[in-house]
Amino acid sequence: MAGPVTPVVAVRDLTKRFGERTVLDGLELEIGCGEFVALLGRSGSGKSTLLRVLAGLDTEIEGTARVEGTVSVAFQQPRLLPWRKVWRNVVLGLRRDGESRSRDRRVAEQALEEVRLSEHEDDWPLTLSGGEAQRVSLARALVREPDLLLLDEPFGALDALTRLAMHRLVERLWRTHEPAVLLVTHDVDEALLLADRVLVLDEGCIVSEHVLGHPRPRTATDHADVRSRVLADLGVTEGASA
Ligand SMILES: Nc1ncnc2c1ncn2[C@@H]1O[C@H](COP(=O)(O)OP(=O)(O)OP(=O)(O)O)[C@@H](O)[C@H]1O
Repeated sequence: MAGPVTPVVAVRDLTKRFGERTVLDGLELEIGCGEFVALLGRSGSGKSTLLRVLAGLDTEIEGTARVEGTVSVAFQQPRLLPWRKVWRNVVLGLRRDGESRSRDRRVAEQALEEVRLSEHEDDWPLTLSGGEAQRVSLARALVREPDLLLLDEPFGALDALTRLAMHRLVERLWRTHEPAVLLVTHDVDEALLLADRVLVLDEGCIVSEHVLGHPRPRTATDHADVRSRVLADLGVTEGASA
């Protein structure tokens, strides 16, 4: 009989303060292997702070934030190094003990093929469009074969059409690589389209959870009831934009 499955993320009673200000306040969170979770919350509610803690970038916390395995992060800005060609940006975070340049190159080629950017391998980052640069950032996150992929508003700066294409790409990459994903977004429809579970963060805690499950793919009008409830949790009157 299979034993209990260890969650990829186990956060218990997590409190994060900046001076007098308590941003996360006894937060509890669990994310299972391969689960796709979206995190919504008002500006300043602590979403990025939580991601930074999970990424190990901020360790001054109370409580525990345990992550099993490898973590990769993709931010709203792709953060590519302009003096490295695209393919060398992709392999930037890889451990290099004994790895040859030709092997790095092969790994980068495969990842760039997955994000449909093969023809840009030898380009400089500054020659890429915003969507292309973001795809390089995703390729860079994936070559680490993460157990947990943290996405901090990765599509926020993109135009609507590119964003739609990125949704399809992320869903495909998620199915292929099966990492657990925690996606921070301001876009309720994006959350409903992609996630298995949508969480709302407010006052330093997860105040609501909406389980969407399957099937996928979804359309914007699926889960209209959940959409209304999430908007209400965010304090947004329907009809106004989220
Ligand atoms: N290094 C820091 N020092 C002091 N305060 C900070 C620091 N980082 C974040 N904060 C504060 O913590 C709060 C939460 O910030 P955070 O960036 O996590 O919010 P967010 O939910 O991601 O917001 P947004 O949706 O606008 O990106 C904010 O009030 C912010 O000013």
